[in-house]
Amino acid sequence: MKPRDPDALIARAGVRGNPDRDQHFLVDDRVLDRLPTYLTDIDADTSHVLEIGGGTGALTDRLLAAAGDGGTGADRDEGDRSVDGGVTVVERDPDLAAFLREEFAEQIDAGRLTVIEGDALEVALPEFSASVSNLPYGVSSEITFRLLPEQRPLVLMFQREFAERMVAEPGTSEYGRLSVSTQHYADVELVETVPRQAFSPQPAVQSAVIRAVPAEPDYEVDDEDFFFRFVKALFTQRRKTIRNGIRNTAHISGLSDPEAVVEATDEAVLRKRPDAMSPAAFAELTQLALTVDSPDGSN
Ligand SMILES: C[S@@+](CC[C@H](N)C(=O)[O-])C[C@H]1O[C@@H](n2cnc3c(N)ncnc32)[C@H](O)[C@@H]1O
Repeated sequence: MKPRDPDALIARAGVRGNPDRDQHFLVDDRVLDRLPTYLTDIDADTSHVLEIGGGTGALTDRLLAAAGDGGTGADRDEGDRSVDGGVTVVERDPDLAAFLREEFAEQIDAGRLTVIEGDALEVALPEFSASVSNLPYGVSSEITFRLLPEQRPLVLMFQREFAERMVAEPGTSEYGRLSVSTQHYADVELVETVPRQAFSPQPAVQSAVIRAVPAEPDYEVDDEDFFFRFVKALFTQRRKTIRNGIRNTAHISGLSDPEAVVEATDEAVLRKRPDAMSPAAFAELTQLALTVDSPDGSN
């Protein structure tokens, strides 16, 4: 079946995207058509696709075409938000959620689509096998770190600069805390950049699509919370050496005896700056810190 026309959907919804509510609707058919293929290209399980921020449903429509056949949903317990096969879309704007329910009434009745009206940061998310979303940029980071620990393939649209920081390698100016925390959960690649003209209304900056495939890191950390806190702390002192970073940021990392950690660490590591440290090098430093200190987790 021919996909729904994005401009016609916007006209039928009778809305204009409101940038203050992170509403930039995709209107470029080629981009819309490509997004699900970033999942199917890797043979990802598309039986239960989660979309955050449905808008007027142009992407929802493509995801329904790509997602599993689904059951009737009739035997679902009340309050059970799982989908038997199909798409779940979360949309915060009540008018858009109402439009999605009307526009896709047939698919909802067939148990292939569930519309959850609410804030993606607060609602209970259903079980999902993969997510494809053109994220609300104002909360893209928070949403991403809700999705990444679920260990499912993700195809997500971000502001380009943010996407570049997610995939950045050590030794580059984009590499930072966001790169380490993203790559802790997944192998990530930037699969396409998207011009402003692909959206209505146009955002101020370019966008980019990331594909994240869940992967175990090639290192171990015994205390993940401390690992993330330590990395965050050290990157607040991006231009300082690791030696000074450890000393200056105990109020963030929670280290009670930073000097003991400095003493136990190799001189070659202490001389580095955070952007030269691979995720595995941060993990090694974390493990060392945990053996000589008992970081306070209250920060
Ligand atoms: C960038 S638009 C994408 C819309 C549509 N998927 C498309 O590609 O055209 C983001 C959508 O997320 C919705 N939104 C904004 N903040 C949200 C939140 N916290 N939770 C759920 N949806 C949100 C907006 O109303 C908007 O419809």
